[in-house]
Amino acid sequence: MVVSLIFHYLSLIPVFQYVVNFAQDFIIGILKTGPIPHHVAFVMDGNRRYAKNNTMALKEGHNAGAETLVKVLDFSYRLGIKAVTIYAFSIENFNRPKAEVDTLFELLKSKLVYISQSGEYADKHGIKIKIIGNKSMIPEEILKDLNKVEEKTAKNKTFLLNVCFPYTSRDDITNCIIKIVKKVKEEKTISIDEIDEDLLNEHMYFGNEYPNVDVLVRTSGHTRLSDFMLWQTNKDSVITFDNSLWPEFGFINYMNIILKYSYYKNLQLQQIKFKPKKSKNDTQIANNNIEELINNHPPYASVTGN
Ligand SMILES: CC(C)=CCC/C(C)=C/CC/C(C)=C/COP(=O)(O)OP(=O)(O)O
Repeated sequence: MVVSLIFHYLSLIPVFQYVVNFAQDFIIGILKTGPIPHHVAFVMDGNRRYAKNNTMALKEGHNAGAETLVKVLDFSYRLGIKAVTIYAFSIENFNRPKAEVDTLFELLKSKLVYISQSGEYADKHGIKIKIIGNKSMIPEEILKDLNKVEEKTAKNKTFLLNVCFPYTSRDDITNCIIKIVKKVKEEKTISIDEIDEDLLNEHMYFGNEYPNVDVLVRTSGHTRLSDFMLWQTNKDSVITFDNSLWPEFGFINYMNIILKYSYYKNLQLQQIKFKPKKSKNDTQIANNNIEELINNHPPYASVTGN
C-alpha cells in the first residue's frame, strides 16, 4: 500500500514517468524478440476485495479496475498483441444488488465511449471494440451507446477489444447451436455436412476474428474459469492464474505472464525441431500394405505376425 502510494506520487513527476516508460519499452523490446501471443483474455477478478482491503466504496474498486484495464490495453498494444478479450460482466453478475449492476453498466459504457472517442486509443492505436454476449439482456439506453461505440470503431484494424457483456460460454454455445439448427432445419441454408469448427466459430458471439485465445489470465488467485471462453481455449492456450487483485495487476505481472508464454512456445518449437526423423523403412511401412510387408520385409513381418 505504502509502496503503491509512493509510486503514485512519483508518477505525477513527468521525468519519472519518462524513465518508467523508457524502462518498460526496453523490457518490451527484449520480450518481442521471442514469441508474442496474438490474443490474450482477462478475467478481471478482485475489484470488490481491493475496495474492501483499502476501505474504499465498492464503486471505487470497480473504478480502479477500469483504470487498470486502460493500462493493460496500452501494454498489450506496445507488445504487438492483436486482440484482447475482457470478461466485463457475466450473466451471473445480474444476481448482484441492482445498485452495483447499474454502477458497472454506467462505468462500462463511459469507459468504452471514452476509448472509442479518444485520439490515443481509437485513432492512434486503431482500436476496434466489439460487444460479445447476449445483447438482449442489455438495457436499451446503454445498448444504444454501445452500438455507437461499435459503429464508430468498426473500421479500425490494428487492435481488437472484445468486451464480454453480458456473457457466459454456455450461453454463447447454446445460442450458436440454436442458430445453426435453425439454418439447417427451417431456412435450409446449411446442410449437416457443412458443420465444422469454422462454422461454429462463425455463429459464436466472437465470430471468426481471432476465434482462439493464446493466453487466458485470471487475477485474484481464484483458479476457475467461471464459464469463460470454454470453446475458445484449445490445446495450445496457456491458462494462468495471478495472485494480485485486478486493480493491482501491473506491468511486472503482465510481462511475467508473457515470459511464461514465450518459454512454453519455445519448448514447443524445440520439441518439433528435435523430433526424430522417420527412417526410410518407416516411410515404407506407412506406404505399403501388410501383405507387401510380409513378403518383402521379414523382420517387420515377424513383428506384425506376433
Ligand atoms: C469495460 C470496462 C471499462 C470495465 C471496467 C470495469 C470492470 C473492471 C469490470 C469487471 C467487473 C467484475 C464483475 C469484476 C470481477 O471482480 P469482482 O467485482 O467479482 O470482485 P471480487 O472478486 O473481489 O468480489
